[in-house]
Amino acid sequence: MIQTQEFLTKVLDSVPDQLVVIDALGDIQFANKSWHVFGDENASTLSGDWDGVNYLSECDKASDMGDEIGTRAGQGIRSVIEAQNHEFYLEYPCHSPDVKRWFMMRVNSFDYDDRLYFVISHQDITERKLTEEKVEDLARLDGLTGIANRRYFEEFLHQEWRRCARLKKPICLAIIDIDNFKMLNDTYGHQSGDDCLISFGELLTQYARRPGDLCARYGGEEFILLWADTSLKTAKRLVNRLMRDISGLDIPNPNSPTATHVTASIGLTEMTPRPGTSHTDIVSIADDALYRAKEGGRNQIYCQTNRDIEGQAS
Ligand SMILES: Nc1nc2c(ncn2[C@@H]2O[C@H](COP(=O)(O)OP(=O)(O)OP(=O)(O)O)[C@@H](O)[C@H]2O)c(=O)[nH]1
Repeated sequence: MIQTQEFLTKVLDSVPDQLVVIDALGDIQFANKSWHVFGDENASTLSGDWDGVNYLSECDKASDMGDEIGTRAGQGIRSVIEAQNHEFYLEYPCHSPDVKRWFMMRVNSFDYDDRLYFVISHQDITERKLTEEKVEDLARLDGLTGIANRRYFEEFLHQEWRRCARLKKPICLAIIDIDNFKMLNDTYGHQSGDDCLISFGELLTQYARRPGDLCARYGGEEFILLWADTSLKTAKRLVNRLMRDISGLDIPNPNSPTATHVTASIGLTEMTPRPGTSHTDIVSIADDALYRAKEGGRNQIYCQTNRDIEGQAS
């Protein structure tokens, strides 16, 4: 069996993972070739001549600059050095402005000559992460329109509801339902119906530009616009503009009893999350408002808040 140092170094240099060995103080004792190549490509402070470099100090420096990965890496390595954990691993993003990349860091220990050493390896897991991202996108997007689906909307609403509860800010929700859509399908066929839904998806995307906004397909010909931390006054302005834009799409629906082009009815509401209220309430109120818009003759906005409902009840 070949076991010369030169042979073993060549073995370690041929491994694509970046490997570095530190002692219990964090001082680097060894780094393989991939380590240097990666460091050089990324202008890392840990690249080049590693002699005299302390890995833990580098993590602490990154942590002091607000790098959360540096904090977690430092804590994880120390937990193995202090024998609180047998091993540690961390998946972390390392994106450049042009390329998305992720790595998995692993820390394991071994003893040699009565001293403990720690192998820190970094493996490129970009391909797996990109596949996971694609799967996540597929699970949260509507297949026809490419906007968020109902499942994702519910997750998003829950998250924004909690955020607005903390901030004591209002959330506005609009449910948009295409009028006499069945007539469009019956007149021009299912493909034209699909094209109309795609146009609605594209239009609604323009109304959800901030991180707390979302447009989603809620069901067949029903869509949602959610605006977190937004007043009813702003939301009213937005839905009024949306009604004009829908009319501007000018999609023919000649047999519709409402108009000769495609129109929509909108139920709009605003709620500020308070104890005793839930994120499902805002959907129920908007849904009720939509029902009233349909009952009122379609092609209109009906706005209703929980204050109106409380007012009616008293
Ligand atoms: N082309 C197409 N049609 C769909 C899709 N999803 C649902 N639909 C159709 O949408 C129609 C909805 O009909 P209704 O619920 O009666 O609503 P409507 O005709 O818009 O009437 P109102 O909403 O009351 O104005 C049904 O005919 C569904 O088959 C879809 O993905 N593509």
